[in-house]
Amino acid sequence: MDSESVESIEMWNYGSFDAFSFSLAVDNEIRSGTSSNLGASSPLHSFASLLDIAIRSRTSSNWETSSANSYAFGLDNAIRSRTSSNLETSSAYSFAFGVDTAIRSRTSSNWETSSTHSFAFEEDRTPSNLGSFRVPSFSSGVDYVIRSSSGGTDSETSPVHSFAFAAGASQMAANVTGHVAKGLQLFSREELVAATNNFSLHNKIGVGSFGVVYGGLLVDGREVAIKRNETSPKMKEFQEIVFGYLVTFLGRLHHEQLVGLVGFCEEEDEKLLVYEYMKNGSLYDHLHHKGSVELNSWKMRIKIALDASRGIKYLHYYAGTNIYRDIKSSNILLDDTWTARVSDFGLSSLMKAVGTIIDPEYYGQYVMTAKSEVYAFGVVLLELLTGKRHILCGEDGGTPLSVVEFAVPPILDGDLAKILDPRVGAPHVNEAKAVELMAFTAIHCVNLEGKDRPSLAEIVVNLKRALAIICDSSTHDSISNHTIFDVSE
Ligand SMILES: Nc1ncnc2c1ncn2[C@@H]1O[C@H](COP(=O)(O)OP(=O)(O)OP(=O)(O)O)[C@@H](O)[C@H]1O
Repeated sequence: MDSESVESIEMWNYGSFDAFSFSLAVDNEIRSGTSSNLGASSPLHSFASLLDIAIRSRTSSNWETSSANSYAFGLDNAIRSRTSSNLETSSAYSFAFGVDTAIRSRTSSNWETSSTHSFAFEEDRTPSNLGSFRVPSFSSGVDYVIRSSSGGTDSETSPVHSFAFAAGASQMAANVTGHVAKGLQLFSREELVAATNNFSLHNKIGVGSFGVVYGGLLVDGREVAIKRNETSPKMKEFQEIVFGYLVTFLGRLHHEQLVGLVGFCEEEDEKLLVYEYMKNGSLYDHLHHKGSVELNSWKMRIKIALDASRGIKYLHYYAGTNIYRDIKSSNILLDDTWTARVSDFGLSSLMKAVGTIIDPEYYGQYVMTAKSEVYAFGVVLLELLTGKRHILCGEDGGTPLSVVEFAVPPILDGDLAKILDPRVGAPHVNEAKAVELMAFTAIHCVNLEGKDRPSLAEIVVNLKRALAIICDSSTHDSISNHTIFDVSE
């Protein structure tokens, strides 16, 4: 990976203990004592489950062909071992827990009566009987607590020889306090009521899939955006999963081009997520509702595209390749310096994860890949170039047209001027090359076949070049050099 992609995220302290096994996080990263990668170079003996239910071991990316002696559970609650997809009939000596928190072993479906040699955690996190078991390995709980036969409840002090951690997000939410991503603040409901003037209509700034979004002012003077869960029972499961996932995992991701999660509040049925406030709202609103003058510059539009691509690229490398973002102009927010930042990362894939539990068919039919993200980002680039929405109403009430259908043919015909947003105007001679580069990047992103689309790294490189061209050409230009903030690598 190039230098752009090596911005750090916090790890799970595994470095301080000599695990022979590894953990795989919801971010799809696999880690061991000696490696952050499951690949052949890692001396792993155990494995963990993936959000996608695949099970992998040291020598294989597939459980069936693996020589692992342990196993993990899937989001679907099924328990699998090397020789079986069902624990009861399995010869596994280890076990896993299910999203239902039931604990099962080789000989029993109940921990208390089990003669298993391995163990799992208990929902109440009491490791009471742990010491009396001869467990050579263990599994962590949805609460991130790691336990071993001779250790306590803390991975730092535990002489564990193997471990795993699961992504049972809905239960994470239940026991989240104390196990959240470092740095996240726990708010009381009272504090957030005060910050939003009791969730007044006046403070309402939007509505999304998680619920209503309020602008708020914390007592320390920080402006925040607060997402409050809807109370309908239908939404409950989704929200619990999203909530647990965000506060335990996504809260660890930090990048200048992501909208940061500041903290959360969980009291009774109320779940609130507190984000950094993006003063200038969404790119979608500026392009399609407000027609803001700040965006009437090609330099600004290329800069926004570059910022967003960097955020997505970071997520792509650090949030895992099977967690797909909901890339659209309404999820690209602009802060007070007009720097674009990606929000809602991971939410759309989580909705599909919930879909997996409810309807496995859904998963099979709606396969997203990294290249789907690239396509979606190509659509955002075309929106920036044309000022048109993703779907355009047909002329005189005719058939609706996608921005891809609208823009790609003229770009390919060398008639870029025909589709450029007239609000920005024709690019100056020196700007034309940069806009052209962005346009060609966009049409490659929306290529029909994923294999023909560029990688996120390539997109970032192109947009960087486009910005450099335009900056060079406008050193004498009074507008933009002062208003655009480039984020250093
Ligand atoms: N951190 C934030 N700062 C400022 N405004 C925000 C912030 N987060 C969200 N908003 C505003 O609230 C609106 C709703 O946001 P939210 O992320 O909940 O849903 P969405 O992205 O529009 O839809 P979906 O959840 O379906 O993707 C956004 O369009 C934006 O205008």
